[in-house]
Amino acid sequence: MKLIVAKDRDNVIQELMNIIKTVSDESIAKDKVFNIGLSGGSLGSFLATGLPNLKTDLSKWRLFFCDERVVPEDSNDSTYGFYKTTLIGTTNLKEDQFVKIKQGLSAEEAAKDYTEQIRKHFPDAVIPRFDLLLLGMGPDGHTCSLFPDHPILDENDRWIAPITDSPKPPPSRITMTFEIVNNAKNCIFAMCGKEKAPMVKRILQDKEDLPAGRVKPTNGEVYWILDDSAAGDLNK
Ligand SMILES: O=C1O[C@H](COP(=O)(O)O)[C@@H](O)[C@H](O)[C@H]1O
Repeated sequence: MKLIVAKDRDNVIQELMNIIKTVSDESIAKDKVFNIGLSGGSLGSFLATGLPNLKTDLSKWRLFFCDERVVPEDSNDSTYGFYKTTLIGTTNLKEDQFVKIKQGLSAEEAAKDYTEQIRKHFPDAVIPRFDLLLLGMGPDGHTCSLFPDHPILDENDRWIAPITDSPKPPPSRITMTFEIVNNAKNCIFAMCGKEKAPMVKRILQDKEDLPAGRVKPTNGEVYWILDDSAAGDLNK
């Protein structure tokens, strides 16, 4: 695990962009494509600020969702909807580079359909191996839509699982499971603010078994990028 503590939000974004650029350039040089998974929430605002200035070949990016809310694309709750309005036009990313959930399906159907969409992009994989997953963590320790004490945490038959009782609204979502998350080459948590500090301590210092703490890629790297406030409860 690599821990990076940065002064403030701008510095968190800079550290995040540095790692994204390195992994993107390496992946494109090796595979001619960069497979990245996006989360929603505050991570989205970091990308909206940082990606328009990132110097890498965005035309080679394929963007997936670590989790997505099962809502119309024009809903304020849609993670794709957020990226559509903040990244298309401000960057060279095009709509067809985003692998989106199909509209008009139940969570169960959307999870199955999204699994098949992913399979098409990783045709030979036993489990897809993403170059990079960008993750957030809620104050309860959830990441993706993997919530504490939820049976979905033990899902190991599916790459993508539905959830219809998310404790955080909206209730209906799909999410990558740990099967796929922990097969990634790189995962980055990025977060700011003192409201994250108690959970950061419980996970990174006290090693409590909470969803974000279960992100441990078996053959990859996990980064935690925190601002001073989010790192504030860690022992110096
Ligand atoms: O609901 C969600 O929450 C988490 C954490 O969001 P944050 O705003 O506290 O950073 C996010 O990572 C996830 O993608 C999203 O669906």
